[in-house]
Amino acid sequence: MGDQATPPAPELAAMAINDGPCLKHPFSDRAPVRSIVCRPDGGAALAGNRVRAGGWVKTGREQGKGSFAFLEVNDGSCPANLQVIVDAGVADLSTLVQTGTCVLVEGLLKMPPEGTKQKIELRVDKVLHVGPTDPASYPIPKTKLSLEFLRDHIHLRPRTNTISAVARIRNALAFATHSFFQEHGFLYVHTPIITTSDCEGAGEMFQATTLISEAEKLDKELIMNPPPTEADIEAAKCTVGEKRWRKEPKLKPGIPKKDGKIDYGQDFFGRQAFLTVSGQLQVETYACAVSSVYTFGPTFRAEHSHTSRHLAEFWMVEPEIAFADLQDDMNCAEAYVKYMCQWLLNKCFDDMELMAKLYDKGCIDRLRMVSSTPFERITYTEAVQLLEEAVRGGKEFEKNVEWGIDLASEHERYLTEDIFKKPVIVYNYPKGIKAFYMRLNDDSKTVAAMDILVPKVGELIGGSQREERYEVIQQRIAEMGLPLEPYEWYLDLRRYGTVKHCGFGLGFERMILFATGIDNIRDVIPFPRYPGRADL
Ligand SMILES: NC(=O)C[C@H](N)C(=O)O
Repeated sequence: MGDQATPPAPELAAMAINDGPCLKHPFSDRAPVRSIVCRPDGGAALAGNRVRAGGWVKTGREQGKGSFAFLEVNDGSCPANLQVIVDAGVADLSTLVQTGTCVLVEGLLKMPPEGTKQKIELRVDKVLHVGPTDPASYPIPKTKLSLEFLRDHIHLRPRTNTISAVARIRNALAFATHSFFQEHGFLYVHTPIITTSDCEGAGEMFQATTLISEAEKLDKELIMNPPPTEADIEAAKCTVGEKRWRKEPKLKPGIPKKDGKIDYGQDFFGRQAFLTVSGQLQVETYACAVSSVYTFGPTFRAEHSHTSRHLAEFWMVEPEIAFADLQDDMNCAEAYVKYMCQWLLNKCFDDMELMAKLYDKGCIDRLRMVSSTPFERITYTEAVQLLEEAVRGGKEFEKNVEWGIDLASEHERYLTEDIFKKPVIVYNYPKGIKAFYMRLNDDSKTVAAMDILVPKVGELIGGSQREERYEVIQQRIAEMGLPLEPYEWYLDLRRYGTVKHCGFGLGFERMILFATGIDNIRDVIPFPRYPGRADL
């Protein structure tokens, strides 16, 4: 055995004996063991073991005049590749060495001679599977490819170092999210994807429509046109029609639109339904019953935004806390962001090093800074004053700064990157630019809202104390020109057993942008959806 300083992973520990059985997948006799080199010792402690390894060839070459092949194989468990050596007698080396080839092999793990810089390598004596790749047409060669180019190969891009590292970072942040809220006693609630409520009241919702067949359309047309009376049939003498009219209607009547045609989108649910823009309103129903809750799922916005910070489908983490106010909301949000940063430093350091090398030298220092430095807290009014001062000092912004504006990304970044150089929580925004559910402050001009702005990204979190006073919220809905009827159930939470409560939403992809330093949000979600694009 090699260096014993680092113990093998638990699933391997029981089997890590010289000449012992082959190390394989914990649940399959056929599948390979993962994470061989993903250890602080680079897998040295596993030397001397037989293992079954598998993955996709990153680079390969024939050496020693074709007597053996040297492959770097990656299985996605970490950025490091396993070095694999296959002798000519074991397999046809020419297919093995092509980038993109899938291999499943078995052999002995060996440490290179002491004093050399080489890493542990696998000496293969059995090749169990080869999934060949035609190098002439394979679109992901070993040269560095731009993230933009990779967006045109969404199905193959997880094979690259960057996208697989982002997938691991994303996975880690999702785990950290559940860990944080579960540790603090929050209940995970699954809010609906299809909804009839517009949470933000901004009308940026995708309609949930149904696809119906021609036959169903025919049925619906018949349903909408009432069956004829005996007299009608006599008058029309229409035998074809008679036959059709006798069909049993299968579906409930659709709701006719004003022009008399059926809106098939409304028909399935009996009313207009949409893809959710936020799970907040629904999760509030649980907060107002079981106190501390969170939801974490996909949300959708039909905005025609072509920026590097917007997606039509993105994931949001939305906690909601009963009996708590805006200060508590800020405390929770700050603790959560810090927790995620620390989690990445502890669990994803090798992936973060890759990000630092490829995209943003400062990303690791940023995580350290955020996890250990208190966030700045300023009111919206103070933020505007600071920006106005900057303008007086010669700073130019595209959007004019004055009290009442919605802060643009350039303002948000200026506050965090130039003035405070750390995350900033801006709170108490003008009511005119915020949603109806935010609690009106005593000045009647501002609401108890807060945004967390971070360097690189701008707004990472948006949250508020919710308006718990029945009369006030009713008035706010009316003031904003929203219909009352769809929010009646929401008003019930205030009619019956109302309670002070607050919550926020964290844009999950923005957190990944912030952590990795990657510039475009389309590169941190596996299947990006944005105007003009929905591949796969
Ligand atoms: N849960 C939240 O407070 C997030 C908020 N509804 C938003 O979409 O911005």
